Amino acid sequence: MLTMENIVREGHPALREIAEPLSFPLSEEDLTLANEMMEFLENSQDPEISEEMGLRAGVGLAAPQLAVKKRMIALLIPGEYEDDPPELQEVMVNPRIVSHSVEDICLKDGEGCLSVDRDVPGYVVRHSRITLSYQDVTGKTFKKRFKGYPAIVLQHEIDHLNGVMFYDHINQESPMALDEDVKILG
Ligand SMILES: CC(C)(C)[C@H](NC(=O)Nc1cc(F)cc(F)c1)C(=O)N(CC(=O)NO)CC1CCCC1
Ligand SMILES: [Zn+2]
Repeated sequence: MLTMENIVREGHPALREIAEPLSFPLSEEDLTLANEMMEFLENSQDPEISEEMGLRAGVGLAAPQLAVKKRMIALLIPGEYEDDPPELQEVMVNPRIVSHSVEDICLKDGEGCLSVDRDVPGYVVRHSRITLSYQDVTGKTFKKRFKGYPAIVLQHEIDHLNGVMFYDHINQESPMALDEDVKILG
């Protein structure tokens, strides 16, 4: 069972390295990793468990945040209402953005990170729509399009596989500066 202690924080080298692709069939160890990453996100979004374990409510997690330099990410994006099914619940292996919109997007309140224990204000500009190629834990390949909040979470997690932190995208001179054609997501 993963806890916040398993999540490495900024300064740990794993967060600044390129993660390695996984080959199939996945090892028992990699399958266990996939299950534990998804279980962490589920626990972190459960009011009782997250309270008991002191977890930050997470929507995404990348293997390098567990000091595992492998190209695996887990996503758990809640539906709009309490009893809705999740908008996205997936463990993706070897995810790759194959194409993206010209249009950019950013979250109104900027971004945070499970590996960053401080507020870093500023707009994080990302592609508003992406086409993603990835494999599931069985090795089956998918190609899907994502837009809006799921696209933002996916880009944040894929950045972790390439040693990129959200604040690398913030304009240091003027963190709140935005080109007029960037869509702001409430
Ligand atoms: C850093 C943290 C604030 C914990 C952030 N959670 C989040 O944005 N809130 C949230 C939103 C929901 F819709 C439902 C819910 F349960 C929690 C998060 O998990 N991440 C993931 C991360 O750090 N991955 O490495 C940061 C987000 C910033 C933009 C995309 C992901
Ligand atoms: Zn993060």
